[in-house]
Amino acid sequence: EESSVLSRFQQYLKINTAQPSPRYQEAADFLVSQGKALSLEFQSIELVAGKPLVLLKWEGTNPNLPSILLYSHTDVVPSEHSKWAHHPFSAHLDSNGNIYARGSQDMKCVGMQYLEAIRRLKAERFRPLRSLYLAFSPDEEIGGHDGAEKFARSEIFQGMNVGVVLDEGLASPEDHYRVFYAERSPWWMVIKAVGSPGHGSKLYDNSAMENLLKSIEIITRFRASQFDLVKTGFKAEGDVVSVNMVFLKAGTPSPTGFVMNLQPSEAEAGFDIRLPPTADPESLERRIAEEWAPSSRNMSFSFKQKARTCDKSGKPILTKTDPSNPWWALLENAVQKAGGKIGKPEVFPAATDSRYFRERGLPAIGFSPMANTPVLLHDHNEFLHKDEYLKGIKIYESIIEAYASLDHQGRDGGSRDEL
Ligand SMILES: CSCC[C@H](NC(C)=O)C(=O)O
Ligand SMILES: [Zn+2]
Ligand SMILES: [Zn+2]
Repeated sequence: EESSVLSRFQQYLKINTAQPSPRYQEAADFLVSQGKALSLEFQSIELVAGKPLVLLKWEGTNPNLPSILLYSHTDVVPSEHSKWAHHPFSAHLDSNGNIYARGSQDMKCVGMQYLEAIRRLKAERFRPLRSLYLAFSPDEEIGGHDGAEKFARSEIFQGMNVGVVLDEGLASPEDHYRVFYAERSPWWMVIKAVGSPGHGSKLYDNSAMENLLKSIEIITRFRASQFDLVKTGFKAEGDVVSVNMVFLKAGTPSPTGFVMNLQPSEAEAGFDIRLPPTADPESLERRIAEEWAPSSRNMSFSFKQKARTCDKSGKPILTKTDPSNPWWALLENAVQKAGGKIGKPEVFPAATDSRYFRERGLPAIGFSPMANTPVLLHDHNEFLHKDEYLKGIKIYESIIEAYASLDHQGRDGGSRDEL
């Protein structure tokens, strides 16, 4: 039994779904075959040609109740094969019990654990009251625009009458699981300085380089002030504004590199900024316009990505963790019942597809049952221990049983009351 459970996980891991050319059809065929083997209803939906989203359904005995969506993405990030101890698509199980593969944590584990939990529940003759859906979606790693974003806005999704979404979380090196009720919004900003060109030997004011450097110094000070709040334990990583410089572009190219005695007339820098849901986006935008890229210093700024932090009525987009959201307590209890521990609710520091469901007013909980595990998503040698994987199946069995049995409406918990 254990070896066939692990071998199904390995089979999924071996499908190379790395961006930028994921083998989506292969993954979809595999997932549909898993759905068929479990007698689930299945569809492969191409909201965008060549990017199938596999939707499986286990109909509840009361299909009028809002359904449960067990969500995962099928794509993975690229990897530098030569820097791994085992090939990232070999799904190698080493003598310590670790399974090495790109996607072993992020997040093929979760997708397969949902299926294995359903296999166990079916074997125990469990009958869900609510309908359960499993969605395996493309393109999360590149923003989810052709995946979750279109799906959450589709008629198909509307017809599913979803009441709650489970999506990915992060591994935890401690013995408790991490659980997420919100996420920071990515703002990818480019600032540009212009200035007079001049001889490399000349000292003068307002060169493009000088203007850009002043901005970088100011941004670096802001970064340090936010990081200090984390270092001193006043705030969690997801509760501060992070800003990291991700590129610098300046200089006059020459066949041998760059012209060394010419001060350029333009210079650019790119920043990955993340705003917690409680941040005031207008005040940050003012700070950018007045301090980070002021036109008075010949600076301008633009955004490559600028996700919303609030809904249309100005409320932060988050899932409630108080008793008004029955799904939250149900998850905590179900995990405990299966022998797991849950940490304090957190804001996910990066972006997940949950934002598209939360934007629609639905509660979405970020949870990947991986305790005692280093956080290796997007890293070399991503792995998951087989016992953590197997334990996670039992955890989902307990959660799915509790969720599918909730007999009242259970529509609360989103950041808005109604869709
Ligand atoms: C803007 S979509 C990019 C999504 C990606 N998610 C993760 C988890 O790395 C990120 O936060 O950068
Ligand atoms: Zn992921
Ligand atoms: Zn990822």
